[in-house]
Amino acid sequence: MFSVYKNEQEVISELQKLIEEKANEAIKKRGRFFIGFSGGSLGKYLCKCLPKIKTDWSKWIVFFCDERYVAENDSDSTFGFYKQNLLPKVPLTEQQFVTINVKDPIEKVAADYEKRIREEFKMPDGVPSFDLLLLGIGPDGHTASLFPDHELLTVTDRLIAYINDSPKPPPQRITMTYTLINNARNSIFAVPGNGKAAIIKSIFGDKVDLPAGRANIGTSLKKFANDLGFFTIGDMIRTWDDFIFNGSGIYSEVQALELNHISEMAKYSKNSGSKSKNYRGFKINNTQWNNHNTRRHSNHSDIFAFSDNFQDYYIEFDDSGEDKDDSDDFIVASEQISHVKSIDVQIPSCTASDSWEYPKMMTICLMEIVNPHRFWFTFYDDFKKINELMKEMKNYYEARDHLKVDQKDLQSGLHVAVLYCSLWHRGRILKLKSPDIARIFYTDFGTVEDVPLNRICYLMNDFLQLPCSLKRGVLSFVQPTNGIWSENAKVSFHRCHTKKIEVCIFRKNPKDSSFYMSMKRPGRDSLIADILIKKHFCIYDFDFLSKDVVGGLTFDYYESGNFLDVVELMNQNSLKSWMPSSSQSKKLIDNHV
Ligand SMILES: O=C(O)[C@H](O)[C@@H](O)[C@H](O)[C@H](O)COP(=O)(O)O
Repeated sequence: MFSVYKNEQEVISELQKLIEEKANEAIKKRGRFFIGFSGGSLGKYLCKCLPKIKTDWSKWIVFFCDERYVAENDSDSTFGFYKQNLLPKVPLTEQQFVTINVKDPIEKVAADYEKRIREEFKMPDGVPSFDLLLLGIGPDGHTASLFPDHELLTVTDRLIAYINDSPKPPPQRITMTYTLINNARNSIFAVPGNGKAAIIKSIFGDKVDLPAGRANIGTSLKKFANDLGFFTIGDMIRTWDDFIFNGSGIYSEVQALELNHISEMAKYSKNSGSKSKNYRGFKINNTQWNNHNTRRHSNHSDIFAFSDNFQDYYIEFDDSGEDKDDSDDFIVASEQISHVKSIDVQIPSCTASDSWEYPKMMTICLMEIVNPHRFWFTFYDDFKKINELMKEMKNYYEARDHLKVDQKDLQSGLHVAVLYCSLWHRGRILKLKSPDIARIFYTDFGTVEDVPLNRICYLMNDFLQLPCSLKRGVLSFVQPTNGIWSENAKVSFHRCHTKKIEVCIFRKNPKDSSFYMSMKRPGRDSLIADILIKKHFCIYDFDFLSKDVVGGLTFDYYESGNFLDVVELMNQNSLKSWMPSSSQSKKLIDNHV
């Protein structure tokens, strides 16, 4: 059986169940339980799950799938790790572990280990079958101490080999060979965390021939995996074009019970051996999966896909095709990359400017402009970080369907990812305009817009990390002619800008945290204020810095998005006659459409 777990806890409890099942099955059938431990992060899992197992520990004998050629008290010793971290927790004795004696040369250690295995299995020749091997997969695709492109991969005449040039320190180890590994009744790969996603994909998605892929997953699963067009954790599983069971005797009819959000069911029929079986491939455009129960045929594999909102997961299949009692077991733990679902989650704000002294020369980027006294900007260095973040978001959301925000999760205050002009932005829901339209404040740009649901996705937690560097800006030393900025003034102010603008910030208004600044025309020495004055959009106000900008709507008001409601009212024919039509209100509309 093959399961996907969203977190370590589930992996540990599943490992516990599996190992307990295999141990008690072996003890019942053969009176002993032969198990092989690996080192690495697997050890952490075993030390957590084994103490919970109910078994006759006296029947266990523990070997090592590989062991480092170091003294037991060396921090690299795998036995040393288990002696320190497991023995105190389980009723196993040290004597039940088959360890190595590093006083001997490594060649002798390997030969003696093999001899010991044969003695314990009472098999002077042939290939013993371990009841269970617990294997890890290294970032390079190695397992045990079988490393890529190493000559040990082709060793078939021995059960145990040694290596002096392990790419993973320490360099000297002994290891089970495939001869022994692939004759195990069961093997479990416990591959925790997203860090292993790339290697899992290489082995099973991209068909790269790596050591772990050769270890005991059975030819049918390997061929089976090769035919599956699935993707790795980082890319999310998006579509399964179809299940092509390539005549390896495995076929499966996925009887999808209550599968939600299936965008496409396609029927395929394909000769599988002598039988022609109908089976279905399907695209799933959402993680809201239910269990897919499969009807078992003889010579059949079980297919399980778990949902529970796994945002990142890895699905694998087993190869119980031969219907043998013991199937290869795979466990892949994937930390769930969680997405923002709660309005309590906030994006940290940038506090760098809190300690500034003024006046301060800076380079800024203008983000959103209402008028010269109401604009949003970010410092140029922060703008570069926002660009980087948006590139990451683009990669992550490029096939975003499965991450669309569920209507039930839509609520004001929720941080989301929003598609705008084919770029993904961070946004915060201000309010719901309708069941499938949300009013969004673009966190890094200051824009407010009503957005349809199909452009809104869950924001991945990682994308929260970058503090929000958006700031409020006020052009200093000018007051608008007639007290309100005209549309032309806004256009002219807008035109003065390119991405990078040199400014001198004179003060920060504590009342609304806006920065009062003078701005230079990009690439020129002329001031933007001078340009606006020359065009009669405003007049000089030399007393500007001693007062707070008054008049017009506040930054908070704009950021609340309520002005859009007013604009809507003004634009509704039926209500036009009820809305003030003075030039002031007209300019208000002009400033916001
Ligand atoms: O002693 C060892 O090094 C292990 O037996 C080795 O095969 C390990 O299982 C993999 O390297 C994965 O290790 P991690 O899970 O720590 O990456």
